[in-house]
Amino acid sequence: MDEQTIPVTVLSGTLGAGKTTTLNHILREGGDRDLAVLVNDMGEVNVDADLVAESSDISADEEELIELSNGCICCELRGDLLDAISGLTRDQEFDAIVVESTGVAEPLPVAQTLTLGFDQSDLDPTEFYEETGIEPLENCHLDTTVTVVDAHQFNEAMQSDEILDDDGTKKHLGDLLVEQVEFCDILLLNKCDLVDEATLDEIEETLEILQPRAEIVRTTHGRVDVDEVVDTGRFDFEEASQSAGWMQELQDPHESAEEEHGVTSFVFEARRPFHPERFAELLDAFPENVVRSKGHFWLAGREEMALMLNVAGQSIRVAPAGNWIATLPPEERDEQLEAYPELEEMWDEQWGDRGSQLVLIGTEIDHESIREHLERCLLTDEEMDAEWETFNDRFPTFEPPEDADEDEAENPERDGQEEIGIAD
Ligand SMILES: Nc1nc2c(ncn2[C@@H]2O[C@H](COP(=O)(O)OP(=O)(O)OP(=O)(O)O)[C@@H](O)[C@H]2O)c(=O)[nH]1
Repeated sequence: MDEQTIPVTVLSGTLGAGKTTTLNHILREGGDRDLAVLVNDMGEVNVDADLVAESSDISADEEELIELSNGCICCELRGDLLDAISGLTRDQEFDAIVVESTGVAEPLPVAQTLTLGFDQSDLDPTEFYEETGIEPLENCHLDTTVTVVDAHQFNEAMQSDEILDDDGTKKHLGDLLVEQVEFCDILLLNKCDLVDEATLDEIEETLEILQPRAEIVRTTHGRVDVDEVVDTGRFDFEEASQSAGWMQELQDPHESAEEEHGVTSFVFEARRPFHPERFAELLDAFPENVVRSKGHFWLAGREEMALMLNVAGQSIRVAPAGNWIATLPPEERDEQLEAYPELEEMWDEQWGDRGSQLVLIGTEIDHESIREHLERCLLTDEEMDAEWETFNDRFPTFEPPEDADEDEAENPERDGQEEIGIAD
């Protein structure tokens, strides 16, 4: 990354968390920095852009403020986002650019668009440039991703079954909140004036376990030290996309020690498949205090493909997680085994790599009881000898991707992630 290029900060956060308030604070307190801002609103009228223009001396007339409305920069406006930044920086020098996402935007695709557009990613951007028709922008770099969390609404949002609409894509509020927390460099725990100290401590514990890498700063009315969020050099795509607590936990499974407010995590592992009926029943009545669960699992009768469980608050999604290595032709399988010694270690003579590994994160969760419940969903000895195809299976079915590699290169995290709630 060229340090001379313009640093770009992206502000994310659910509706009303305080993004515009924070942006205005940055503009007011930014000192002699020459800042440009880009505001994305979903509605036809760009309310946030008007608010920014009203309460700062920045203006759309002087082209320091770009409004992107009628769409979302994490979906169909990805090309427009880069076009706008390109337009902004063509004739004018800025010290930094701040992008305010909509409340329904996921930070990962926005960051991906920017790192590709700024030619700051290891991914091959050729297809991306062809698709968007834009030229790589060499004068900017993605510098900091900030997620603003509403302390006052946090617990309620995690438990909410509210469904939001992001340009036709339905998202659970809790799910979106978790995605925003899991992908960022710095978390602003905002609206601290509305919440007591003990609740703040508890939320902070949850945030730390969901996102161990990000710095957490408590704010009121978005009043953060501008140096913490602008031109910080914090962003790294690889690190950011690997930093979620559940990923760290899978890479290094351990029982986390209980903190004051009882937020803990653990990993459940099994080498037998889940019974589809019993596992679906368990998900229907999933313990409410599990705020996050993610990982792959083996469902009896699905010997081709691993499935991915994605629980965030009240949202429970199941998606394909790719074919088991055991299904590959012998030559390819051996290549994989050679490349990954840990795979060789866990390889089962009969079932290969099939098995389940799930991370569970929650407040005052009873590890032993949850473990027992999960174990009861595994096939019994008798069921292991039965015809697995006869089990009642109401999990969704998935077609194998035509070219898994290509799909993955395009969007590693959301590969095949349709909104599939089996429990709602
Ligand atoms: N009490 C209190 N109110 C706040 C704080 N931060 C923001 N607000 C208020 O919360 C409301 C929403 O703030 P915004 O900054 O517009 O939130 P946003 O995230 O930009 O909202 P959207 O653009 O709709 O997604 C406004 O009325 C703010 O004045 C805070 O720390 N404490």
